[in-house]
Amino acid sequence: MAETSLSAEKLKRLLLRLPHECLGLDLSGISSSRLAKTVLRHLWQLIRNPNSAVTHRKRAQIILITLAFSAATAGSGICYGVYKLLANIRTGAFGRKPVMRRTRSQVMLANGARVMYVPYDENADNKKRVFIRPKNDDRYEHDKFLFKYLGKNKPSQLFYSKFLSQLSIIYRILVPTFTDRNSFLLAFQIFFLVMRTWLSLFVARLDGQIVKDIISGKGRKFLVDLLCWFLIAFPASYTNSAIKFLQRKLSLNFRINLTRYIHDMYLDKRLSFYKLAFDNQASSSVIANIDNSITNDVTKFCDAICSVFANIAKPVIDLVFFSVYLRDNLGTFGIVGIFVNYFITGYILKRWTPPLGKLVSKRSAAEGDYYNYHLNLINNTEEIAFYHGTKVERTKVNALYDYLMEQMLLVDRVKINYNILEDYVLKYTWSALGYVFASIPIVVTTYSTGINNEEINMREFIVNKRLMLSLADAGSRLMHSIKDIAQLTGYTNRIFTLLAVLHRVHSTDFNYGAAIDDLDLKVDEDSSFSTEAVRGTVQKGFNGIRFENIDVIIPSRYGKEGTKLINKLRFQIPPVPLLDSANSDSQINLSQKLMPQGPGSSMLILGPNGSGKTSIQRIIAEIWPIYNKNGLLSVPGAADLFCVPQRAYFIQGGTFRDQIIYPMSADTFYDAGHKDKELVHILGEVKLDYLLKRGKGWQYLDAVAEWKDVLSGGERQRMNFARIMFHKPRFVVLDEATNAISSDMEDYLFNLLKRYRFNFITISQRPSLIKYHDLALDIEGDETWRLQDLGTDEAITSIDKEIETLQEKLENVNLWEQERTALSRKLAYI
Ligand SMILES: Nc1ncnc2c1ncn2[C@@H]1O[C@H](COP(=O)(O)OP(=O)(O)OP(=O)(O)O)[C@@H](O)[C@H]1O
Repeated sequence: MAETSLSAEKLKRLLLRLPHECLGLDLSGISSSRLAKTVLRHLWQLIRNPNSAVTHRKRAQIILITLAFSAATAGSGICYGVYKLLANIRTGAFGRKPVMRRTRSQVMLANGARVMYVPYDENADNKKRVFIRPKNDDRYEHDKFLFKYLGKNKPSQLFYSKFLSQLSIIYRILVPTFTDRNSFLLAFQIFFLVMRTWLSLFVARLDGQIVKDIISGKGRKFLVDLLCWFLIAFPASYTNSAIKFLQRKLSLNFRINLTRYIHDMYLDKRLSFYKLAFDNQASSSVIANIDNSITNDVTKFCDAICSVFANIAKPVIDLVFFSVYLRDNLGTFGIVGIFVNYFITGYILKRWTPPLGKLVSKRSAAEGDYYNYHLNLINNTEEIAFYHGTKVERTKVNALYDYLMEQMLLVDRVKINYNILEDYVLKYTWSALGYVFASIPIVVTTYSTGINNEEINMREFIVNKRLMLSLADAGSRLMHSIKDIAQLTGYTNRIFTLLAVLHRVHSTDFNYGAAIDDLDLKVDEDSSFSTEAVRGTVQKGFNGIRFENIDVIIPSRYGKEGTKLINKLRFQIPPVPLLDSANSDSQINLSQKLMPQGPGSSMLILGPNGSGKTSIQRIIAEIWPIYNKNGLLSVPGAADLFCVPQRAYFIQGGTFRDQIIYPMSADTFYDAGHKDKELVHILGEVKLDYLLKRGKGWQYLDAVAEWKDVLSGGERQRMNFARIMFHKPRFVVLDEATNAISSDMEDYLFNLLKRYRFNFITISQRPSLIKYHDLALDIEGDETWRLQDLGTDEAITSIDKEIETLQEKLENVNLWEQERTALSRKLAYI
């Protein structure tokens, strides 16, 4: 018992003496309530006072830094805890669960911003709120010129770097404003990087101090310094993980900014995703595999730029700090020696760096090709199976895979030699030189004073060696980043190409890849000079569809000199424009829109394969240009026009409802007050209501499937009619929309269109459809065409002629029947 109280007494005395020996602070007679205040004030004075002992000041700094970090961490933790608590109290998350069930995932705000709720764990109630700002069109108009003119007006060849210019433009997307959160994250990262270097300096000094304590056998001092070591380890480890976290967070934020920027241009009403195929860089691997570019290249670029930043910033800060500190220890000569060594090494390594940028870009392209081919296989499995095309596909896919492997190996192979050189120079030569430089001050002091104080020399050597090694490490990281920069150049180039092409295609004056220099654009009827390749006019909001002298030309680099399919096409639907233009207002009731229009007008476009029938639809949908200057296209507003493509499209992973209302989203469907009842009625109209019986009640509307595979060819085409019935556009263009449908159903569907008084243009190969149309446009090939009014004398005569030929054929029926009986008789003998 007495022994225990004795050791407790000893420990108490040791603890009381510790502040005195460690910090020169006498705590005897200080009451426990004033203890913390006294210690803090003493620490602050030690740092402020230039006359305080160096060891005491260092310890005071370490303790204060540790305390500040711990306080900041604890403070932010407490704040977050209180915030969560208040948020839970406000939303009433305690005790009872909210009864409201969210049926939609996103809400559109009045300013065009979108708020989405994304579930983030298995518990479906935990949703993250994602806020998407409205698209800023002015920004794209402004940025377009940055991409267009890059490199065209180089200020000077000497200082021009394509990589840095590209990066500076992309940087504006990554960090749009000075007050952006990414700026703060960058500032934080730099702060932690400086902090890390500062802490490394402390650790280096402490290291030397501990070794000195051990060699001189000062046990108590050793214990105190060891305590400091453990204390400094807190902020040191916190700093390292903070740097890593910030690097990751920045990379993700950059990716979000860049991806949204790309999506906004790629998927908007200017239909860049379609027009990309006509750009003059469409065959480049970046655009040909744009899916890979948007998903993989963007991710790799963001990771690369963040890691290059950290890999360069870290060693640069280290180099500055360590060299300032080392200058005091090694002298100017030593520091200059170190830096000369760096420059020589840097030069040698730069000369031997393989062209990694190009190789990495090639590897990315090969990855894209391979991935894309697999996608193509998945999308066409049935067709390939019918053709027995497995062998050809396997050969192709293997070839692509082999090429990908070759590219991957090539990158690694060229890295081998470089890595050998890098390791030899950076790991071994530099460490050897480090020992030389670290020993310089000791040798010089011993030589000049003739005294060899081993303890002090040991401490000096340990500190210098540690710093030298850190400096060498910083330098080598800087040199390693030469390789990373080379890779980043490749990714930057790919991302820049992607953005530049997107800007070009997204622009209102996109010329469909016409090479202006090749075109004789200066020659013009009114001799006015113009460099535009696309010079037709489009009039929107017209109460019909009108073609006025339009040359249908396949878009190509030859512009208006390209292959012409139809010459000066002219027609109008309805032939006399509807006077009631007020009805085109999308505000009015949809059923009203269809009512008192007079019968819907219709036109049938006939012609051989490849004559340009679908191309007319492409011009109506404004996805193909009108090249000739006197060509005028008049079309109704987007809400009044519905183009049905040859192959019906079905949205991936959507419900049956999503397919009927396409291109409307389910959210808009409910927002606009639509009801499932309407859809059931429409399905009945197009005779698809039997599909609903596959689920209980109307549950089938919520069924999710690969609808393009589930529905048969005819069903898919009837779904197109359901879409027309749902959207009720005033004008419909149907491209071979009934070729998989039985003739009785075809008859029913065309009568349905007529009953609802739609105005429609049908593209077909089958003259039998004439009976449902008022006009017939016959594309005869060789750029010629003929428009026939099916109610005119000419049309009636042609129909009469058709009847005459049929009657002539009928007269031969008796003869053919006799021939058939004779043949059957012969067959009976055999
Ligand atoms: N993106 C394109 N690039 C190059 N040529 C094209 C492109 N799209 C269509 N063409 C060509 O334009 C011509 C007309 O095509 P279009 O699709 O208009 O024919 P169509 O009359 O509808 O034929 P079909 O009855 O077979 O559907 C075809 O020779 C086709 O090869």
